Amino acid sequence: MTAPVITIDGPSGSGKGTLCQALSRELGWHLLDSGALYRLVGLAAEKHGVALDYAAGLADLALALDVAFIPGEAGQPTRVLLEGEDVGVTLRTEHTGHLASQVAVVPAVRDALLQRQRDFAQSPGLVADGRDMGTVVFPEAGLKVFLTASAEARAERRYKQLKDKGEKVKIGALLKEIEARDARDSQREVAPLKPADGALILDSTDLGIEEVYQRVLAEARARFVAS
Ligand SMILES: Nc1ncnc2c1ncn2[C@@H]1O[C@H](COP(=O)(O)OP(=O)(O)OP(=O)(O)O)[C@@H](O)[C@H]1O
Ligand SMILES: Nc1ccn([C@H]2C[C@H](O)[C@@H](COP(=O)(O)O)O2)c(=O)n1
Repeated sequence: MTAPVITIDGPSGSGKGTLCQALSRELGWHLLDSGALYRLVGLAAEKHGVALDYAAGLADLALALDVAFIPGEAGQPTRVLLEGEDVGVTLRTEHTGHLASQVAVVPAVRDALLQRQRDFAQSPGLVADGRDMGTVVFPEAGLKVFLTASAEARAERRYKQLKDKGEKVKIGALLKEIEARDARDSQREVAPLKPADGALILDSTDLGIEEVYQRVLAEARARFVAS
């Protein structure tokens, strides 16, 4: 691994994506949204009618995943194309998150995505967002963070986020889904969600976005920016 890497792992809704975007923008580093890759495999499986328990079929899809991330114009989100089709909206739905969490338990899928993820580590540096960035994909990263928050706080954040998008959701159902996803992500046999050795553990239940960002940015500057 030649380029410096910051890994941010943690459960759904802990604020990883928000933090990683802000860090990569500030540092001018590349960004890996590894959850998006698992979401894309889930979407590809649905599109091609591959059963979520057919490991070999899912691994083939993951290896051949035809995806393009096209940076948006100023202030616009990155466009994501799956087999040439813009899937930006579908990618972030709870349904797709549920598909992703199921394909992510398949070891062959994780193996198929490993090198694709490592290839993101390019100069001047990489901020990697996921569940196993510090434990499996980039165990040698110079800064590893495990960002967490209570399931209730995460359900409330997700509720607000989806409501703002005009989606009709019930907070009780979101809490159940988050707890089920936590259980699946942390109890699976391969690359379970857990803090990496040496990770900085941050509980954001009572911390605002800016506070989390400033703490991690200070740690990154201390480790990567020569004094
Ligand atoms: N510290 C915080 N306090 C309050 N709200 C937050 C905090 N961090 C993030 N949020 C909000 O919570 C929501 C979920 O954040 P985000 O998408 O970054 O989480 P995530 O960990 O990347 O989730 P997932 O793994 O499911 O993609 C967003 O609406 C975000 O603005
Ligand atoms: N490194 C990763 C990233 C994601 N996953 C799985 C587990 C999640 O439930 C699902 C969706 O992730 P999100 O986009 O919500 O961050 O993908 C994983 O197993 N390993």
